[in-house]
Amino acid sequence: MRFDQETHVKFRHLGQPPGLRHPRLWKEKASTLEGIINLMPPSGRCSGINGPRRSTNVTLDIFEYSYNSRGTERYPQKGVVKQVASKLLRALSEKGLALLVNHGIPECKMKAAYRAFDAFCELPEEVRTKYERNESNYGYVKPGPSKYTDEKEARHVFNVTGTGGPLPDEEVPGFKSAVDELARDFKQLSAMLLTALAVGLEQSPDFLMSKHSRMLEPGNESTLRLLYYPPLGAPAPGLARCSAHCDYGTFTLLAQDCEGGLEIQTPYGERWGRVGHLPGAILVNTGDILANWTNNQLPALRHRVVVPEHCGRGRHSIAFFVHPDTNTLIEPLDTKIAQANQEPALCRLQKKKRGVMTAYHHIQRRFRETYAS
Ligand SMILES: O=C(O)CCC(=O)C(=O)O
Ligand SMILES: [Fe+2]
Repeated sequence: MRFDQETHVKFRHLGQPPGLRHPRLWKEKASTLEGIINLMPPSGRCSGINGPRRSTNVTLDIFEYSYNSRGTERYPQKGVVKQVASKLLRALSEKGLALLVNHGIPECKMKAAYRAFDAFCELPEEVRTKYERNESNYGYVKPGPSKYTDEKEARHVFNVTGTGGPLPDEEVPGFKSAVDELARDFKQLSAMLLTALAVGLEQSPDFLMSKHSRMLEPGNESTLRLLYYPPLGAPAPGLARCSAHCDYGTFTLLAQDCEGGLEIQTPYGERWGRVGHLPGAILVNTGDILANWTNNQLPALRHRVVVPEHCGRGRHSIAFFVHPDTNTLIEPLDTKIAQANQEPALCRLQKKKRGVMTAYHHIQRRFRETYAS
């Protein structure tokens, strides 16, 4: 099991030239980020996203979080928030996905978590079973049947939720500190994005933060998820890395290594597009609840991870699922988002019109649909 860094990018750069805090590789590539670029080599070791697939590359909007100048954690500078807000809304309404750089979470923390989870996945099954996912969605899920389709999903998952639970720090020293560091950083970054989203949606700056006041605490379903997809042979019928789905919450932050395989269905079409890899960057994608809040003007992004055609390596990723506090009422806002001028294709589970509900009812229904069989 291993991971390295390579650059496979087709991104559109929005905003100012990157600042000083970018990861090294990002800084090296930054000078070429003008308009649409494609740094994807014609062939290479990480052929999973270069090989001949049905899907094509998607062009993503990159925007800067301006970590250097954001002010304090709770009260980021107004100008920064406004800039992030308009870029984030544009990207999420057009693509359902945005790419964040200069966000302040160092790549070495992701790598420490990838390494810790690698070590956990190498433990004998009976040890891993001690940490199995419980009814509060906390814990380890071994590779097995997909929650979404008839496919078999080849991935290890470890969910860390606000209910708390055991972490395998005895078997894997450093596991807890890797998770704790990331949990704190992802929460902080999410707070900034929630503030920006609220401003972009013409609400008071703390409109969304006040509804997400307990992330990773009891009474809130936000989850930090470590994922490891072991190396596989060629794609086989009925075998997926992660089947197509939309996330349930407000939005998801996703860090990934360079293995590739992540694909998205753009909101206004049925076609699947590949998402490249930009070292150090974090993807932000819309979930069900934000789609609901915005009357589907920020549609939930359908995504999946496919088995690469020629790649014998493993894939690592880390997702931070941001959810509102469970007692939050999810009611569509009146705000009209300028960019959302097309009718987006809806996620299967969003198609039915439903009345007002709380975040708790929403997540319980999604869990029932997901874990029914
Ligand atoms: O591993 C990935 O990149 C995607 C994971 C994912 O979409 C999920 O767990 O909801
Ligand atoms: Fe997902």
